[in-house]
Amino acid sequence: MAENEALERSIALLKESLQYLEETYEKGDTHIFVVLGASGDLAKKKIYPTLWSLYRDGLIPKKTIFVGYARSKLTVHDIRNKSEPYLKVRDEEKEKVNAFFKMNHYVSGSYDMPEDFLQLNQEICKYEMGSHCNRLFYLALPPNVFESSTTNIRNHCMASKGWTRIIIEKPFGRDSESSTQLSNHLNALFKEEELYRIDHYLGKEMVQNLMALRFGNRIFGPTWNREHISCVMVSFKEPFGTQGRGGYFDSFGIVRDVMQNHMLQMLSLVAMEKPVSTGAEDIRDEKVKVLRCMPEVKLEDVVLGQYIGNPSGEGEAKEGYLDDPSVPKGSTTATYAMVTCYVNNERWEGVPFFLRCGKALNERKAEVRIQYRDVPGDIFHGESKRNELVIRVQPGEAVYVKMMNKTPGMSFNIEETELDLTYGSRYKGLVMPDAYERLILDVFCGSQIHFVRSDELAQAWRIFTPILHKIETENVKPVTYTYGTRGPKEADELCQNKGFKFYGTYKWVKPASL
Ligand SMILES: NC(=O)C1=CN([C@@H]2O[C@H](COP(=O)(O)OP(=O)(O)OC[C@H]3O[C@@H](n4cnc5c(N)ncnc54)[C@H](OP(=O)(O)O)[C@@H]3O)[C@@H](O)[C@H]2O)C=CC1
Ligand SMILES: O=C1O[C@H](COP(=O)(O)O)[C@@H](O)[C@H](O)[C@H]1O
Repeated sequence: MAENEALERSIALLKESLQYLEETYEKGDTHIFVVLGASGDLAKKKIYPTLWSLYRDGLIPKKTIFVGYARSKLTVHDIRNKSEPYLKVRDEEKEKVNAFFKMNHYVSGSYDMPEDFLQLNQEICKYEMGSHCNRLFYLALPPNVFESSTTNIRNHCMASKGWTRIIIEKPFGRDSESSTQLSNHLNALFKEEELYRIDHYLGKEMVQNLMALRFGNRIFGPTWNREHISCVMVSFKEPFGTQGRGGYFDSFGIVRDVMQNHMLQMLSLVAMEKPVSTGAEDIRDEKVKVLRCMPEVKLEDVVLGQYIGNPSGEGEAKEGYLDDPSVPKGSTTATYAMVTCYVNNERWEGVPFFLRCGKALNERKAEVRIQYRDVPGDIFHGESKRNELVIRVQPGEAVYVKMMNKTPGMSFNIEETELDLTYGSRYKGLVMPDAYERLILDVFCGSQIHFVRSDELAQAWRIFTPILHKIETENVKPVTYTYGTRGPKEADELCQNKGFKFYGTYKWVKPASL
């Protein structure tokens, strides 16, 4: 199937399922999408490109107007120049990009001045036509202005003829206390159904697929428990360092940056019980129950690492974390972490869930690996290796089961092989929508399935806050690992001591078509 054809097919499918959109087209509602922090990095790299893609594919209501807001004195032309390198535009779409930017406006103002938000409101009102006008505010802002900007939205910019939805990006605080303070603040201003806390991992195809795999199949359910599963490993690996973002990164560290949010979200989707329905509240109720069964992480269950330069590496690889000029001298912030978590309920008690994440590693990879127990009463002279079900989130989406098979031919030996659902082969030419596209579309549609509820957030911080504070107050030093490697050997030792088995014998034969 040609690439374009595949893309069109997936768009058509999306449109079919979006009854909401058809309704809004009919009613002719106006939607105003406000990007606060329009001059920033997130806006140019993610938000504007996402809005463009949704606009291009006809996935947002026709009468949607985009209003950028930031302190800098900019024009729509400037916003276009900044974001254009990140827009995916085919040659024949040049005119459409012009049309997209014609739907854009820009207001300059500060985040704490009520009069500036009054001006923003006036600007928004200019474009609101028809009896229903809805407003979406995307906070692509640093956390120090979350409170003032949301207060000003509440006081001066709420929709008077429709709904208002607020989309917030992490960090949602830096520990339980600051997160509770932010939640209390937001809850005093908005209803929970008006708040969309983004965790962009929840917008990834394979993360969304976890529920389909688990609850849409008969084969996995009966073994999805402590009787059969030895351990679960959730991995996030990046092959690059802080790339000049050291200032931001250093004040958060890898645990706050990806583990407490993205990785814990994946864990809860793997561990949760079957929800009553696919409704947002039913799913989020089950995720919260998992988190409530998790004890706080203990220091003995943690390995922290920080990368050092590789003298024989190239370019950035030569530089260690501490060589980044934006990183404070002598910083002990971890760029790698492996944590063992437990879910103390009937299904999972005693099963270690390893969360491991790191920057400047040997590859880019995010995956969930379910490792099964040894085959009891093995008649193959100890040759049987453990089964693994791997959900490869990125890159190269795939679901594969590592399994034993008779060596084909005269031999009666067994060998490791796989049942392999590689998306690149099975769904040829399919272009996967970006996580942000799905999530912003969800906000238009009012679907909160893939957004973080405040009680979920509070539980996530409860699990990690004590260890984060301990690391900081006791100045726990990370071990070092070299840029471009698999990370600290101590991490392998920790998971092997807790029962993870690595054989080093499995070889995947990549299909020629990939
Ligand atoms: N459809 C597809 O796309 C498929 C792709 N493959 C690819 O084949 C390759 C091998 O498959 P994979 O399932 O990873 O199997 P492996 O047996 O190679 O690795 C299994 C796990 O062990 C870890 N590991 C590697 N080295 C060690 C070590 N020295 N000590 C402890 N743990 C270790 C790996 O982590 P770490 O990440 O740190 O290396 C991984 O989590 C992968 O690149 C995989 O993506 C396989 C099947 C299907
Ligand atoms: O939230 C974050 O995620 C990115 C990784 O996202 P991905 O979609 O590219 O996997 C990470 O680089 C960043 O440090 C973190 O803040």
